[in-house]
Amino acid sequence: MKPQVKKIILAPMEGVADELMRHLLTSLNNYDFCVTEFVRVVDSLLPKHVFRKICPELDYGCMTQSGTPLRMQLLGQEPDWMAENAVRALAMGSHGIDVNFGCPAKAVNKSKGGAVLLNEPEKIHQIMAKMRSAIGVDATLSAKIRLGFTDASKLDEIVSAVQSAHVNQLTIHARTKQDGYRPPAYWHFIAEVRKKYDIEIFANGEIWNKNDAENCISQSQTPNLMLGRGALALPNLANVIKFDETPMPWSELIGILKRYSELELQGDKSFYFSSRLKQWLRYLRLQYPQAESLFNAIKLLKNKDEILHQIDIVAST
Ligand SMILES: Cc1cc2nc3c(=O)[nH]c(=O)nc-3n(C[C@H](O)[C@H](O)[C@H](O)COP(=O)(O)O)c2cc1C
Repeated sequence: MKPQVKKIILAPMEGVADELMRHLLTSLNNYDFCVTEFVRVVDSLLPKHVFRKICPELDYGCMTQSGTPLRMQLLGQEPDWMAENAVRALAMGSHGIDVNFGCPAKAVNKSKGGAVLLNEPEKIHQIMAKMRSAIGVDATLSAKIRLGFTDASKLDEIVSAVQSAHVNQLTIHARTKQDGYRPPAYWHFIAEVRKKYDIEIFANGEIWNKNDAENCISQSQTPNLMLGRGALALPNLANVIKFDETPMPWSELIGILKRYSELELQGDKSFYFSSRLKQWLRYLRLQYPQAESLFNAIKLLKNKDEILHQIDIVAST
């Protein structure tokens, strides 16, 4: 029998999976929920506008327009400030709180906020336990980790540290910080902790099509997936995996790209130069050769009408 998927979540992707992208992808797919880009917590209780900037949907019940719930993600290393900010995000409407222990960015790790904490499972426990005690037993608390910093030797300890802080869900990006984003993802490591710990686990990393999803589920022994770059490269990937939908043809995608760029360029924010569209096309060209031509056609353009005109030209060819 083929491996069956249960839940699929949209990965947090700083600078890419913003409100507009979340709106678009959740209108095309049946995601169980999305995690926002991270809010960086250092040594203060952040003002509400910081949370709203990352997650404007807070003003609408913290749901995308198509009704998919959003969970805010925090990144930081000070348990007390992480706890206070978690309480604030929940009070503002976030559907649970996610904590990022996988960020490989140098600046973040220098201040001990991201993947470097994977070397210190006890610290991870302190952060999560403090957050749990501040938000109470009923709120959903989740974490996102990599297999480890340089290797997977501490994975068991990390998952134990997370579980003993009464965390509900854990996403494991099946690579170390050292691996960066280099393929492959080592899904089989997830199976080792999945059997041992009673926590809902989501497998993440290198899922680009249905076949990858099935391999990931059977190797990780978890039916729950988080989709990152694959969800950008094939906009209906979650439904391809969940409901055997046909991968979206270019003829349909081009209309969506037009609508996306119109929304992005709304209000004539010319300083964007359609940067988000260009960013998205970098991922789309992994699945669609036509996206490469469109990317090349618009990459130097800075004028809204010229960009839309180029999209029309590509659409008509
Ligand atoms: C552009 C970009 C931004 C990311 N930003 C975040 C982030 O804010 N928080 C986080 O936990 N992970 C972040 N990630 C990691 C992804 O959530 C995911 O774990 C990673 O891309 C692996 O999954 P994939 O192979 O399906 O892309 C980011 C990844 C990318 C490519």
